[in-house]
Parts: sequence; C-alpha cells; structure tokens
Amino acid sequence: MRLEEHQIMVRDTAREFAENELKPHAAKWDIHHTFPAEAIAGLGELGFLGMLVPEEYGGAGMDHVAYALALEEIAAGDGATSTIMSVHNSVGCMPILKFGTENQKEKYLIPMARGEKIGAFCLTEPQAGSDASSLRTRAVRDGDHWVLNGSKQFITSGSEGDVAIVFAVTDPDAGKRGISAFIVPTDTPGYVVSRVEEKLGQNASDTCQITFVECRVPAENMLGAEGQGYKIALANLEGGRIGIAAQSVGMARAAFEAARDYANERETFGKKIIDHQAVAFRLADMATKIDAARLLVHRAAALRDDGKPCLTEACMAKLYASEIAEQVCSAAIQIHGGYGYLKDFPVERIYRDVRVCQIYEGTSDIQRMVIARSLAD
Ligand SMILES: CC(C)(COP(=O)(O)OP(=O)(O)OC[C@H]1O[C@@H](n2cnc3c(N)ncnc32)[C@H](O)[C@@H]1OP(=O)(O)O)[C@@H](O)C(=O)NCCC(=O)NCCSC(=O)CCS(=O)O
Repeated sequence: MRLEEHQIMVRDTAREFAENELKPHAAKWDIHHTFPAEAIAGLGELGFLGMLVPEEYGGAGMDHVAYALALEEIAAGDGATSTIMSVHNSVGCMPILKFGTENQKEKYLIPMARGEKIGAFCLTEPQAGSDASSLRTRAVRDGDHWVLNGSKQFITSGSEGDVAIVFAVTDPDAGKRGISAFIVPTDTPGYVVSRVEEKLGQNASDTCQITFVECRVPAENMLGAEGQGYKIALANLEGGRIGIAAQSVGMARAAFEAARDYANERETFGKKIIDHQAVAFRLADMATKIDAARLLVHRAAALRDDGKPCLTEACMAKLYASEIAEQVCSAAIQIHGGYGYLKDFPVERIYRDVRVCQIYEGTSDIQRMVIARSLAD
C-alpha cells in the first residue's frame, strides 16, 4: 500500500521513539511491573495520545492509517505501552470526540489529547464480557447527579488512568437501549480500584477491577443521550479493534526481526541456521503472515478514513492479525531454540504480551461472529 508523506513521517518518528525509548526498557518494565510513565509522557509530547483528535481539541488530527502505523511501531518497541496508547486513543478519546458536548471536550478531551490525562474504557464486567449488553452496573438519577454502583473487569489503565468512559444501566426495562455512557474522572469518590490483576504478560500496563460504590457523577457527565451507551461502546470498539490489530502486527514484527537476526548469526552443522531450509521457510511464512495482516489493518483503517462502513473489515483485521501474531511469536521462539524460552531474549516476553490480543476488545470468536453476520443473506 502506498503511504502518504505525513504517514511515513509518523511511522519513522514512532520507530525512532520505539527504538530509543521503549525497546531498551521493555524487559525491565515487564519484570518489575512498572507503568512506563516517562514513555507515556514522551508519546504525549509527540502528539501520539491524541492522534485522531483534531488540532482544535489539542490533538494531532491524523488519519487512521497514520494511527495504525504509529501503533505498529510502538508495539514493536513494547506491547504494554502500545496497549495504553491504543485504549487511550481509540476508546478513551474517540467517544468524547464523537459524542461529547463542547463543555466535555473542553474539560476532558483537550487534556487527554495533549497527553495530560490518560483514558480508560469501562465496559466489561465480571459477568458481562463478550455479551456486553448484559452488564449490571446501575446508574440511578439523584437530582443533578447520577449514582453509579457495580463492578467492571479487565480495565486497562484503571488505576493509572485519569478519565474513564463508563457504561451503566439507566433503564433496566429497556435492554440494550437502557444503557448509558458516563465520563468519570478516576478521582471521583466511589471510583474504587478493587484489584490490580496479575497477568501472563503486558505487565507494564495495569489491568484492573473497578468497583463503583455510590459514585456520584454530575448529570452533565453523561456522554451522548440517555440510552445511547451500547451504541457508543460498539461504535468505538470498531476503531479499537483496528488498533489491536495494528499492535498485533507490531509485536509479531518485533519477534520476527529478533528471530531473523538470530538466524543470521547462530550457526549449527557448520552453517548459519538461516541457511537451513527448515528455518528459512519458517521465516518466509512469518514474513508473509505479517504482511498479509498489515494489509488487512491498512484496508480497515483506510475505509474508516473514507468514512465508509468497516465493521467487518476491522473484525477481520483483528481476528487475523492477533491469531497470526501468536503463531509468529511461537515460531520466533522455535527459531531461537532453548534460548527463546529464556527471559534473556525478547521473544519470550513478546510471546506472553501478544496472547491477549486474541481476547481483549472482543475475542476471536466475537470477531468471527460479527464477520459471519455480514455473510448471511
Ligand atoms: C457480541 C456483540 C457483537 C453483539 O452485539 P449486539 O447484537 O448486542 O449488537 P447490535 O444489536 O448489533 O447493535 C446494538 C446497537 O449498536 C449499533 N452498533 C453496533 N455496532 C455498531 C458500530 N460498529 N457502529 C455504530 N453502531 C453500531 C447497532 O446499530 C445497534 O443500534 P440500534 O439498536 O440499531 O439503534 C457485541 O456485544 C460485542 O461486540 N461484544 C464484545 C464486546 C467487547 O468487545 N468487549 C470488550 C470491551 S473492552 C473492555 O471493556 C476492557 C477495557 S480495555 O481496557 O480495552
């Protein structure tokens, strides 16, 4: 796919940042579970935390292809940082940009787009993951406030973030149309981080259980109209899925490059292992899968830039990219042999980091379900 000049510039800037500011620290952040605060500030300075937000609201006013290119590079540097960036841009900023009032944009979107405040997205609940419309968190009107009670699960930046987009039932008799969205600053009394999860990977990004205990939110913080929440969630997850697909490509590429470099150095049976056909063919398959995934990502992103429907294409990109990413990372470990299983080499961490891409922002089976819907007469 031919890239425009500004897209190449964004990609190269992100690549340089990833090489210098992410790659050298990723293993340490993973081991110590360190939130990459300085790197996130650096992303903010580069305009990467408001990439899709117009300049008038403090953003960089970039297109989705540029955004996908940047995410791929950041993910190639560190998967966890790319998750924070993806959630913040796609499902943190975008709902406010698309559905927010001017006051909400002024108060929340502008500092978020400048990278001064980090966003989180609170849809999933302990009993409502894939079946997102069955959520139980309640919001009850009390004068000029809404009072939120309930639990949210798997919330990226739930403790480190500043502004959460929260979905809650405002009319229990109205089904999907009884769900509303709220902007909740995470320092609101009653926003409780009840647990920071221990995970397989992405240890530098916090994943939290959040409990809302009589959490009073001003009525002016409702996002969109009452009852519009489910639609807001699904519409923004569409863009979010392109982001997860892009970060899958980035992590797969990082593992591939490590394996390719290793194969060009390591010798067995008197020659470099890349000169063994079994290794060369494995690398060829890895490179082909990564390119195919990237093309799916860019197609979905380009459709979104053209304002065309792209739900199916976004789901295809996420499904394919996240699944081949695990295959590629596994193959990268195989090429490293026993060393690939050690923490001394990056492929061990990338393999753990990439696994969740098949789960968050819609599991692979949810993507298949949405794609299949588009195939029915
Ligand atoms: C499984 C599902 C796909 C099922 O969806 P539904 O059948 O319940 O939804 P619909 O009836 O099709 O749609 C409801 C409503 O929304 C409108 N809609 C749907 N998609 C879009 C879209 N892409 N753009 C705009 N509008 C859309 C649709 O037209 C309907 O409106 P009307 O009623 O017609 O007016 C779904 O439940 C699903 O995707 N499940 C997976 C949920 C998921 O991905 N969860 C992970 C969230 S991530 C999280 O919470 C953790 C935070 S993290 O840090 O990332």
